[in-house]
Amino acid sequence: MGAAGPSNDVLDEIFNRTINSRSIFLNRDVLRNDYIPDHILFRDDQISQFGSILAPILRGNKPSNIFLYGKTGTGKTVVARYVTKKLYERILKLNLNTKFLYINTRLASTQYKMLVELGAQLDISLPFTGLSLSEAASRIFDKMKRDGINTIIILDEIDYIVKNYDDNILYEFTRVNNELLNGNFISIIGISNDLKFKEYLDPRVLSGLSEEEMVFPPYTVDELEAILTDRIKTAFRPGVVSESAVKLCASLAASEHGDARRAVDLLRVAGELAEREGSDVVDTDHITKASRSIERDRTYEVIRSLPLHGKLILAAVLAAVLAAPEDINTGRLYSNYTSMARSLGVEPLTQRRISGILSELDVLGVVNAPVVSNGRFGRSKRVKLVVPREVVSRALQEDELISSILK
Ligand SMILES: Nc1ncnc2c1ncn2[C@@H]1O[C@H](COP(=O)(O)OP(=O)(O)OP(=O)(O)O)[C@@H](O)[C@H]1O
Repeated sequence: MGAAGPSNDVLDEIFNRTINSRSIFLNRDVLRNDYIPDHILFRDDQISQFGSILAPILRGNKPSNIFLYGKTGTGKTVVARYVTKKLYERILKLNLNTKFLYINTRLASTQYKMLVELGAQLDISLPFTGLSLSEAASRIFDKMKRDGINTIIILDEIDYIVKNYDDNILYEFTRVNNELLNGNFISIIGISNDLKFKEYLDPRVLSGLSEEEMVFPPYTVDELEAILTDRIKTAFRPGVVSESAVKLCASLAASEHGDARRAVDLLRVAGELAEREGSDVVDTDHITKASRSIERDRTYEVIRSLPLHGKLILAAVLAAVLAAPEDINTGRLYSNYTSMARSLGVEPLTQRRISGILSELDVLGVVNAPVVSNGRFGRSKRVKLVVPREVVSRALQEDELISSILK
């Protein structure tokens, strides 16, 4: 029973410390990603432009469909939610039969699940399987017609559904007209952090969807600092977060592009680390540790969600790094990959496709694969793993098939 004693003591100590110490947080929830702050800073122009485009709703008229573009963490979702929340308060006062529906298409994951979720927000339950997409969409339209509802559908991360499937469902929504809806309307607000997303759309869908477009620029370091300082006032007890921690947090979040999501996430994770350590301040050390931990989690998730051949290529990179860390050329990689694929009974992709996947892994920040000239031998890529090996290996181990070939 010796082992039970100390572990009980440790637990008692942790619990007592939590009970007896004051939390450094005033309200941790304001650091969650879905929190809508009272002040949205530096976005007055976008808020008024978006508000003006949607305002016709208050007279019962259909507003234009809109696309909101901008890199991650530039405030697209928070502005969309803030304006639609304010608008909805007016809609309720005016007793209008207008609804806002919100779907994150990546989280919904398939076009059909997207419709099921939309249906649920309109109080109709669609079966989980068995209907064609157009049948499911018409049940939604019928419900709107029957109840005389106007809807504004916000499709967040809209690029996900289009890149992974097609734009049929968007076509259904843009095609639906007055007559079909008995004079009611559907407007679409699409949100995307991929500026090239439009290239994936069929021109008929594109012209219907992007009647208006708004671009959200990245924040500057100073803007991120102001956003953080404002959020800290409600999130933490006074004096907990040091000024240098705020500065570091803002500059790390601005290192790729001014990303407020990264800034707020860093602050939340740093606060949690500080609290767990029993520290009553959040300092630069906590921000640095938080940054490492978030980066690891991000890499892990990116690798875990790669398709099979992406994982296989990464497994081949890993094997090559272990054999000769300094010299991974595409030739070596391709032969590693081919033998791994064959050992799993999977048909290997062509070298050209592999090269494309390596470029994608480069964009994702997992490998560095610049094209280098080999003189008369032509061009090839020299590949480097730019994330910790152990994170790659851990993420690949999660895939049952891949783990069977990892040593
Ligand atoms: N101008 C701002 N003022 C205050 N907080 C902001 C501002 N812009 C963004 N934030 C905060 O940053 C986080 C990310 O913002 P948001 O979700 O709107 O980004 P996004 O552009 O939609 O990013 P993604 O494309 O990744 O979904 C949220 O916590 C949000 O509250």
